[in-house]
Amino acid sequence: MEPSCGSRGPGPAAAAVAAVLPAGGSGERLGGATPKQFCTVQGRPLVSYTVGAMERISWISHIIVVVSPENIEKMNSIVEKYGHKRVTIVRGGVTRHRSIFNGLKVFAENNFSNQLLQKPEVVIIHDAVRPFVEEDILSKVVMAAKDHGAAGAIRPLVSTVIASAADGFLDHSLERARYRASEMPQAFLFDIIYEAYQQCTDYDLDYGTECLHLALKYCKTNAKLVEGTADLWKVTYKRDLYAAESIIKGNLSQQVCIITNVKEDVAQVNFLLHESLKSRIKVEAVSVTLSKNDGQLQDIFSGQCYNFVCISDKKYAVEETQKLVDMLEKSNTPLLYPVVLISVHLDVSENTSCSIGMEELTRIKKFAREVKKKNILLYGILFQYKSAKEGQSQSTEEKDES
Ligand SMILES: Nc1ccn([C@@H]2O[C@H](COP(=O)(O)OP(=O)(O)OP(=O)(O)O)[C@@H](O)[C@H]2O)c(=O)n1
Ligand SMILES: O=P(O)(O)OC[C@@H](O)[C@@H](O)[C@@H](O)CO
Repeated sequence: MEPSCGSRGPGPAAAAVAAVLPAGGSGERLGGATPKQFCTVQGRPLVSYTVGAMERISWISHIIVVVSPENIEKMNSIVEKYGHKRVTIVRGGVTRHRSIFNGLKVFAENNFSNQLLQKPEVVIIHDAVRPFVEEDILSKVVMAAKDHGAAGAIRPLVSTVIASAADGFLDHSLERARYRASEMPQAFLFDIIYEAYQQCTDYDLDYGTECLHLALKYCKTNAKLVEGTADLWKVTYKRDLYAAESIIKGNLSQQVCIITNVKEDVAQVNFLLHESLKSRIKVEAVSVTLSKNDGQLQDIFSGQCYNFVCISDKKYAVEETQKLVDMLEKSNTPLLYPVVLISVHLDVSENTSCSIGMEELTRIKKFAREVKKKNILLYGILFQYKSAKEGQSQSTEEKDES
C-alpha cells in the first residue's frame, strides 16, 4: 500500500513554513571541547548567526533548534542573550537523523515541553553550522518543495568522487560533471518528510546522511535540486571556522546604523544619507531621542551592528556621543572588532563662529583617543551652515590622528 506521504502540488500561498536546525552534534572533526555550533565568532556562538539568519525571514513561523540534552541550558541562554524569537529548543538524538526526527516531532506529537506547535505545510531542514543562508535560496527550496514535495540545495563537486575496492585500490571513479554535492537548506512538505522518518529503519537513522534520500526511499518523492551559492558550506573543520570568522567580519564591516534624533531637519539628513548609502552597504536608519529610547538602541547594539553614524544638531555633540559609547559598552557587544562611530554635528545657525565648532571637534578628538583603547574608532564631522542670505556653507572635518 502506498505510504500516505502527504499531498503534493501548490499549497496555499501563505502556508506556514517552519525550520528545523539540527545542532545536536559534538563536532569531533573540528576538535576541541566545545561543539562547533557553540564555538564563538566575534564573541557570538555560531548557532546564533544561523538562528538570526532564519529570524530575518518573516515567513518562517517557527525555528526549532535541536540540541543535545547537556546543551539545552546553554542554548536557552543564547536565545535569551541575543533576543532570538520564534525559537523552540528540542532535545537531540545520537545521530543527525535522529535529531532532525526529534525536531519534526514537535509539530506532530507532544514534545517534552508538552507544547504542540501548529504543523507547517513546508518544513525547512538546515544544519545549524551553515550560518550563511539567505532568503533567496530558502524561498527557492520552499517553493520547489510545495510543488514537488521535496527540494534541496546543491553545489558543484570540487573533487572527483572515486570508489575504492576492498583491497584499498581504486575501483572506479565517477564522472564529476554528472554529480553534485548535496548541501543545505532542504525543504519538504511536512507530511512527506515526517512520514519518511516514521518509516526509517534504525540503520537509516544511525548511518544515513541524506534527508532527500529518505523522501525518495519511503515516499517515492524525487526532490527538486536547486543550485545554491558558494557560502552554503558547512562548518566541519577548524579551517571552516576561520573562514566563517572572516566572512562574518566582512559582513559586519558592511553594516551601518544611522542614528539621529527625531527633529525634522535632522531626520531629513538621516533619510538622505540612508538613500545614498543603501545601494552600497547594508544600512539601518533609526531616529530616536537618545535619552528616551535606550531600549531601542540597546536592541541595535546587541544586534551586533558595528558601525554607527550619529547625526545630532545638539549644541554639544560630544555628550550625545558619550551616551552612545556608554550604551555600546553596556550592551556587552564584544568589541573584538573595531566599532566605527562617526559623530556628525549639524550646526545650523546664523552667526556661528568657527571657533565654537573647532572647540567641539577638539573635545571629540580628545574623547576619540580615550575610546580608541576600547576598540571604538570615533570620528567627528562638523557641518556649519550660515544663514542662506550669506550663501555660505562650511564644513570642517577632524579625524583622530592619534
Ligand atoms: N547527533 C547529531 C549530530 C549532528 N547534528 C547536527 O547536524 C549538523 C551537521 O552535522 P555534522 O557537521 O556532522 O556535525 P557533527 O556531528 O557535530 O560533526 P562531527 O561529525 O565532526 O562530530 C550539525 O549542525 C550538527 O550539530 C545533530 O543535530 N545531532
Ligand atoms: O554528514 P554530516 O553529518 O557531516 O553532515 C550532514 C551532511 O551530509 C548534510 O548536511 C548534507 O550533505 C545534505 O544532506
